Amino acid sequence: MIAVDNLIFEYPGVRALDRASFTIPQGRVTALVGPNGAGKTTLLRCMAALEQPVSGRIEIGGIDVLEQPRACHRIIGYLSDFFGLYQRLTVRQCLHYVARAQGIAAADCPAAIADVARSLQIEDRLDQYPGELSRGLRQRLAIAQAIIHKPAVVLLDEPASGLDPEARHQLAELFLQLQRQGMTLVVSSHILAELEAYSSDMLVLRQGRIVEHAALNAPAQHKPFRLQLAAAIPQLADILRKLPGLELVRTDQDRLAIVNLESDGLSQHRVLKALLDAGLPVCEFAPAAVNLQDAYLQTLDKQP
Ligand SMILES: Nc1ncnc2c1ncn2[C@@H]1O[C@H](COP(=O)(O)OP(=O)(O)OP(=O)(O)O)[C@@H](O)[C@H]1O
Repeated sequence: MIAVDNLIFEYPGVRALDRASFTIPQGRVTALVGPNGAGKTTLLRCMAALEQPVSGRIEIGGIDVLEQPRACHRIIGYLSDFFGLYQRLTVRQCLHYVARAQGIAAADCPAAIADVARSLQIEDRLDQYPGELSRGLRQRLAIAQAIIHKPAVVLLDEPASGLDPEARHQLAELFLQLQRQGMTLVVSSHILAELEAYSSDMLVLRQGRIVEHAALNAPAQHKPFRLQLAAAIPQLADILRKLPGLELVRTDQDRLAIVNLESDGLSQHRVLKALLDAGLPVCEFAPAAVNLQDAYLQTLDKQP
């Protein structure tokens, strides 16, 4: 659905994207993460056909974004990190304006507005002005504007900033609902715990380069397990590498290890028995929660 190839973008004196390449299949929700200044906003703006890179290619839904930016705008929805709203229009008028600009027929606008207002839970605000809304409600209006034309791809730059925990939870539910409708989402945020609630993949940018692109919840033939020992065993990693039925992910201080196991109970029993037979003083052996924060921190560990 999205293919980015060798993208280079430069501001005067700053290379913001450095040969970024990746592909995202349809229906995925990709968390775009990275430190401040990594290039996340620049990448999203290039994908939304709002910036012209120095070189490279971007294809979204079969459309060459750089050659056909207007066609691209029809099939994507984009929420900027600093968005503006029309202060003199009511919420309903804001949505109507955007709907018409996106090519929705006038007769179809009331239904489209009702539909998106229900999804964002702003149905009771349609006759208010943006200036009368709280920050969170304005954010929801901006998201409603971005998706009113039911785009195939939605690009969201820090969509949850300023939202309270309940609104964030509702936003996560909305993203999952959009995914179920077949949309492909790319969402940048610094709040990893929030991205985790709905992301299927993680794309890590650092200094303009893609340093990791991983599935977060790949179909689980393998399950990460956490192994804790009552006492440190030197060469724990070497011992684990030699045991059958497990794949070592990492060890910590010769007392803790994360290993991947087959997901069926019998295989897990065999591995536990092998660990005990090898003389390891196992005191904990349980499924490990590998969360987005862990995965992100691991990618930073890997970098020079
Ligand atoms: N208009 C601009 N002019 C010059 N340099 C810019 C401009 N916008 C961004 N940059 C630089 O480009 C690099 C990438 O910035 P970008 O905003 O894309 O990063 P980001 O990952 O979105 O950061 P943050 O997490 O802080 O929002 C940074 O070094 C930034 O200083």
